Amino acid sequence: MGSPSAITTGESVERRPHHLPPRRGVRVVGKIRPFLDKDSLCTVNPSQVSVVKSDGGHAVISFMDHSASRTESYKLDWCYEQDEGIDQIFLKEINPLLDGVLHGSNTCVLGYGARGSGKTHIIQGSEENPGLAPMTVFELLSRIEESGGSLSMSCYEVNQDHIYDVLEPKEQEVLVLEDAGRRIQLKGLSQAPVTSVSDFERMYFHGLNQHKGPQKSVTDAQLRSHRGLIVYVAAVDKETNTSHLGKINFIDLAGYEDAKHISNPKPHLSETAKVNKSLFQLLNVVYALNANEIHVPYRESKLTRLMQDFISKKSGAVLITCLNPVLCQDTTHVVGMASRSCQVVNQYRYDLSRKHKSSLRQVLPCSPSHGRTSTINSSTKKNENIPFGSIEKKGNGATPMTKKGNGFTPATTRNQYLRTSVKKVGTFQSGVDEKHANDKSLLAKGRKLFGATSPITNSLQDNVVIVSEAADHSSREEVVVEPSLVGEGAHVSDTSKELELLKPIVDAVPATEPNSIQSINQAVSSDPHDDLKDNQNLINTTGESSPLLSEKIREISNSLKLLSCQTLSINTPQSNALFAKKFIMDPMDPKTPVPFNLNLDENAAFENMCTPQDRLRTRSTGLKKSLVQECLAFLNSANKEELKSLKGIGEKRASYIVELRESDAEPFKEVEDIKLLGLSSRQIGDMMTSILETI
Ligand SMILES: Nc1ncnc2c1ncn2[C@@H]1O[C@H](COP(=O)(O)OP(=O)(O)OP(=O)(O)O)[C@@H](O)[C@H]1O
Repeated sequence: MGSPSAITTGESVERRPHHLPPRRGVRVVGKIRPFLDKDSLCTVNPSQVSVVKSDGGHAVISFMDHSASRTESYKLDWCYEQDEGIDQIFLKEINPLLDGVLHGSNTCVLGYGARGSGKTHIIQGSEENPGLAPMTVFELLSRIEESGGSLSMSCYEVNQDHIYDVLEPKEQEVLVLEDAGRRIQLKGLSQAPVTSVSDFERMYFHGLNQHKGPQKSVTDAQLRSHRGLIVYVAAVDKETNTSHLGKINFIDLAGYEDAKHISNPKPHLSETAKVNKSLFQLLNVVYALNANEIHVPYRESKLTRLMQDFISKKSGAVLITCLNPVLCQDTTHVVGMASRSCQVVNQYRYDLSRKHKSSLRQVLPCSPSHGRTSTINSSTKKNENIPFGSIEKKGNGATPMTKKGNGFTPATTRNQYLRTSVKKVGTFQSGVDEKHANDKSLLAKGRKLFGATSPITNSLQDNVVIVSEAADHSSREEVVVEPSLVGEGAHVSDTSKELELLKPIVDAVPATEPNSIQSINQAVSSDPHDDLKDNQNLINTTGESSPLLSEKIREISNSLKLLSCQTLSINTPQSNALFAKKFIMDPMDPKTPVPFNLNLDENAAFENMCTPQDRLRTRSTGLKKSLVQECLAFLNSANKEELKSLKGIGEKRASYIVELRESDAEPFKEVEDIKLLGLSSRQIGDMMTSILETI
């Protein structure tokens, strides 16, 4: 072996054979653990998980809860079933990454799941049944034996946002630093050469098992941390006579466990909360990468900072979501988060050409609400007609989310497409026409309540414009799902979120408010199908839904555009101030903070600097941000009694918050942290409204 002329070091750059499609940031696959004896202790029927795989390369996992006559389905990039072994995962998911690693790429394999779902079994395994990490090392050893090169490894543990070396345990934690080239350096993490399989097994199994053995004791079970193995590969490319340094990181993440149902003793509550928070942060990074977002929140925790070196938009990393074969809340949470992060929706398109009128190729966005979407019934090819996403109620008294009986005409197919483009799981979704009607009705309500130029009204207007544009496209023969309409369309999802949040706020406005608030309240809270009825009337008068509807919407949006051209001000009367106090922006959608309390001079400068819409948007962002900050400050400082006075906070949650503060003086730094309390977005909105009412 001649000495190589150049050395290239690990970059998270994809190097795949040309015949394979480019990989996305992080591939999200599922693995269902085989049924174990301990699962039979579970009261629910074990045969309730089912997987439907499509030729298009994705899988829908459905959990059937017979007792509640309910099915929940989640879509992932792929799923390995109970009878599929680790070797199959290795061949299909890991082996294709190794070429890249040997050519200087960095990548990562993450084992994610609820507690006891088989993460360690898959990532680490045992000497008798090696997991993915040992299999990879064996494969790399044999490859570099042929081509030349060397291997070394590091093991680390991430505990409570501190990283520790496992091979050479020491007091000081490992520091995550960035060098001049903005590459991550792990200061204090030892590296040991790996020259043989036995070398590796000795260090890996015995090193790791000091912390976590196959047979975990009760005490060990309480120690919850993320454990990682980094394999460094220095390989020589004989063709170019260059040497490459690539890395692959295997992380056995700590298991997710719902803090509310925790069986652990109290001292472990905050540990659980921290583990859950770090998992949430990691999943946010995966989501941002797969959604191709500009900002990837690597800096949220030590774990995500460390990961910055290994996962990027083209790293081809794999997140293996380990699933228990029985339905439980933790499993559905985990698979929901994974489904949300995989963003498969952006990969597909709907072909609505005449040739394929009845063929809806793909349904569904991974909804931000844990990846659930509503069921869509259509006659499609085998495996593509997936009753997907869904909380699908069956049996007596159950109300399906989709409306049946109208057939699945091309028009509804088109609408179905539109619905999936703009919808958001929750109150405001039930078909595009209903959506139009809802939007229109909310728009009218918003205008009455807040004035035509309020931020909310503007947002609603934007939404209507989008729907209108989409309706226009639908009249063409082929409609392609544009990222701007789905998933990446922050515009759309923001508005949908606002719509969702608007309803409780409109409901919450007291009847003593001026104008038509009472009638608005009636309109919002009376018959949930009223909006739909309005819309159906609209459709029935012509017999044709889309053209008239889109015209109407365009008309409304044009009038609103005209209105919004006027100079806007949100420093208006008391009643609007009351609204401002009540209005809470989507708590899950943090925006760049802008000082809202501008003095007069600043205000004048600000007025000159951009369009009225920009100013309004910026101001409302500042307002929302400062209201959110008020709420967080309240949660970080209020006493137990004050906390209990909030909507959704009882004795248990209040004690939990107080307890969180013992380990971290300010546990709620951003709205996402409130999720640690186990509240839904809606409940968080309600709770924040009640905080604003008290301050
Ligand atoms: N594919 C599998 N085949 C056979 N047994 C399995 C499989 N996956 C997991 N198990 C068994 O299930 C139990 C729990 O697995 P494991 O320790 O890997 O879970 P975990 O998700 O790492 O748990 P924790 O979150 O507590 O770290 C172990 O006894 C393991 O042997």
